[in-house]
Amino acid sequence: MSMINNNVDESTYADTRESDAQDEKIFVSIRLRPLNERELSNNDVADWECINNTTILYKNSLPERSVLPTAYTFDRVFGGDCSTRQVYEEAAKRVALSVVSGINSSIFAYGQTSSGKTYTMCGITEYTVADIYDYIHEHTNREFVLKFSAMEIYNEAVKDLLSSDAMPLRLLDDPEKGTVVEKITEVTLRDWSHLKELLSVCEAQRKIGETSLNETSSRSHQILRLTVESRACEFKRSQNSSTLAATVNFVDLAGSERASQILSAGTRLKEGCHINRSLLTLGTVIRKLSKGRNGHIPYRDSKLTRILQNSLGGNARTAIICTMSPAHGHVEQSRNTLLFASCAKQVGTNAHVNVVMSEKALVKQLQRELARLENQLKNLGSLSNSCDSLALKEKELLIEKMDKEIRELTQQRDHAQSRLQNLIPSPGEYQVSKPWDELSSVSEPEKGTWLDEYSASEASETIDPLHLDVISSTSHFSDRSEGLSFNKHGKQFPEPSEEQFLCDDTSPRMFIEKYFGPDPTKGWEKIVERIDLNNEDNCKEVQCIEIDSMTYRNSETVSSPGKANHNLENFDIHHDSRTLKATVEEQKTIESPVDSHPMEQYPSSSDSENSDSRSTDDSGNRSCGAVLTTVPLSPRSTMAKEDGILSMALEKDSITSLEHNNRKFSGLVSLADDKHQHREHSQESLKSNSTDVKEETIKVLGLDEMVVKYEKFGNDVVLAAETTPDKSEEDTIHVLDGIRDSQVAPSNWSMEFEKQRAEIIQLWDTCNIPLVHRTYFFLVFKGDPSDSIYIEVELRRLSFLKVSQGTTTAKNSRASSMRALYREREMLSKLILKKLSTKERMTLFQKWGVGLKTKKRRLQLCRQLWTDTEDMDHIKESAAVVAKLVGIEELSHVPKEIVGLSFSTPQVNIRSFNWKHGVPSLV
Ligand SMILES: Nc1ncnc2c1ncn2[C@@H]1O[C@H](COP(=O)(O)OP(=O)(O)OP(=O)(O)O)[C@@H](O)[C@H]1O
Repeated sequence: MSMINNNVDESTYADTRESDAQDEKIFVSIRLRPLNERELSNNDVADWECINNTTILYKNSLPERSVLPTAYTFDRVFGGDCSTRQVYEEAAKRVALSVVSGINSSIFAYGQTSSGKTYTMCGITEYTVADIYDYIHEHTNREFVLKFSAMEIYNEAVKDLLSSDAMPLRLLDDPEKGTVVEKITEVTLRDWSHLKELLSVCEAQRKIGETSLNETSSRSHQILRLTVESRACEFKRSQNSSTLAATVNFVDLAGSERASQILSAGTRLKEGCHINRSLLTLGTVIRKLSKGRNGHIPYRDSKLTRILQNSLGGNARTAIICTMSPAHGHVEQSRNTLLFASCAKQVGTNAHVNVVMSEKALVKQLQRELARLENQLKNLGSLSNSCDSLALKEKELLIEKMDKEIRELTQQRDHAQSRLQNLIPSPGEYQVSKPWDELSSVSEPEKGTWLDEYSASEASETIDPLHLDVISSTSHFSDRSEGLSFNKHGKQFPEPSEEQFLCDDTSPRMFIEKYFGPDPTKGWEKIVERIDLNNEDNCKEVQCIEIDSMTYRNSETVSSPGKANHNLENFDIHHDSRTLKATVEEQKTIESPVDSHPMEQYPSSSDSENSDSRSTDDSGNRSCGAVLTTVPLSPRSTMAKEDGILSMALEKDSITSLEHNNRKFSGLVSLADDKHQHREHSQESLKSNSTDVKEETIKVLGLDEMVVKYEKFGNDVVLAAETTPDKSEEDTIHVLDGIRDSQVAPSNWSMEFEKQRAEIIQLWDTCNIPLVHRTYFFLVFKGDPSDSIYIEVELRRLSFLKVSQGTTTAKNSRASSMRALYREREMLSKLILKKLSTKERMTLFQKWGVGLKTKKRRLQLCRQLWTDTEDMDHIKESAAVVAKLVGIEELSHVPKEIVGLSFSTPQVNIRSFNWKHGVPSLV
């Protein structure tokens, strides 16, 4: 066909490239058609004249028109004698052929009815497609695909011109493509003739009606869409090739018309209304765009502007060819067209090349991205693994360090034990240096007298913590043989392991439990139960025990400390619910009638050689004997026992002191040398004390009462000691002095104590240690140098606990301790209600910043306790609150001497004390 144009060359392609980034405007041209036959027959005249390629001039000089402009300038103006070809070449080609470069473009024909829009657009479309094919033929290095679709917008309904289906098409909004016409037919063009066929179909399908101005007036807006896709042939088989894809729209608008002019009615009138309305929207969009992109652009007011949004100031190159009739009779419509054209030429566009990834290329790119992300993930994983490895390594190092420290401690202990073995009497002499397991099988008669037992050589039984279990039952605590009998019944005392060392009764907590009574954290239910029954302070509970003079089985009351002691073997720092339950169960067992206690099976000691002594003291002395049997064992004593050392009862503290301070040896040596004298004196002293104690009733006192009794009793003893001094007493005092001297704190102990206590507080928090334990410890240990061993034990125990909880296998244990701590806070919150008055509660809430009108105030408060490990004031306040709630407040006021926590005792004869669980128990 002659329409194929050879002017498509590389310059066109280059031009589109160069202008890609330019701020272009809509190319606007005017095509003025010649007067048609109707106009000529009506003797109409041409008012418009193209005076050059860009200017059109209004020729009519009538006065009434003088106020209006007479000359209009555009990108190009075409007179009546210009061919469509020329119009294409000069006003449409550059824009239209942008499509082969991947740039969207649109060619509009705008003008009044019968002005030549269809006439012009038919030519433009054909010329463009022809040039595209020509371009394709000239660019064999690329592979092109042309797709064609066609639609019309008739009465605001979108119709597919390549389909016989009359159903209007829906418009969809695509985030990337903008508005798309759903299900529109898109035909891949085989060749030029194929397009001609399709154009014929479109022409046949388009709504055309006869009007007074145009026998074949287009009654719809027509949009012919040609999509050109191309890619370089060299990458044809490559998955990396990309595709250029763009669309050129050929838009033949319906003509603006005046109903009066075309004498329309009925269908034509309706069509005209839709046409004018949509053109009005188009004009509004153009006008607004010409003034800038500020404000709302009513693209969506009509299907036309919605579909062509990208061509109206969007990313498409646009050319508008405005067609006009020069006839005087259409001057108003012509001026409106010129006004529209004037606005349109102000509208900028933002055309750019569309590079479309092929599916394969897209898949390839996605695969690369996936691989990159996978590598990134692997790197992160390896990094994470290395972090885990580091953490594990740190833990291993810590464990290794702890193991080393434990080994060192063990060695020190063994060393001390070894040295101690050299100091204590031989087995034959004092019957006490047998190994523990041997001792357990020693028959009762071998054990000597009560006084012997009290003496240094026989007191090994009292070092047995399990003996404390025995004496917890008041029915037996007066019988010195019970400890041994207990052993006879096969009670085994396994060698303590390292873990036991860290968790056994050498810990301050266990120690406290021995001497202060049951650990509240081990019997919450019991505490609450007690409070429910009696809202008095538990620690001041006084229970009277009537001792049957004939049998020891009739004692009824088991003191709280005894109960706790009985539970020593079941000590568990985590205090989970299982432990609590077990504790309660055990307490029930202890509270059961003594008849069921295994101790009753043991033979009465009345047939022993010491029976006289005991029978004589059935009243007071028996109790006294029991007290002596249960001389409070300091942790140091217990530690010595753990080593299998049978130590002297009186010097048990001293012996243990040896383990961590060699200076104490001198005192022990002195005492050992005078052991016989000491024993004799002890016997006498004991008898003396027994004489003083005549009552048959033993009272287990509350702490306050204990303090009073202690002071009174202690003073009496001191007085007696001062008035009846003897050598053994002096020796004893000498020993104690030696111990006290050895425990003089270094000048910087106070600072060291503060430092270690802070560390312990931190570890308590880390290890979820029960708050009551913390409170006990915090209140009792205030920095006395003699506390150093407890501080150190606590530190090591917690350090070990921290490490062990840090292992992956300790998750359950960790969770359990957290749950226990949570429950403990809940229990404390209940105690707030029970133990504090309303006023006290309110004051407490205010002090701790708990809103008075908030819910669960008590729990809020308890959840704050012991949480700020850095703030010592907070810790003190927390301890005070917990102490108040669980009734251990007075502990802070109890002299340590009374509870056996310190060697800094008054300078009195220690033999003169009647101990029961660390407190004077006999009145
Ligand atoms: N430049 C021109 N030279 C010669 N004839 C023309 C020219 N422009 C249009 N015509 C003729 O004028 C008549 C109307 O043209 P056309 O149908 O293209 O107008 P239109 O603007 O599309 O009208 P409508 O809006 O009503 O569809 C046709 O017979 C057409 O051949």
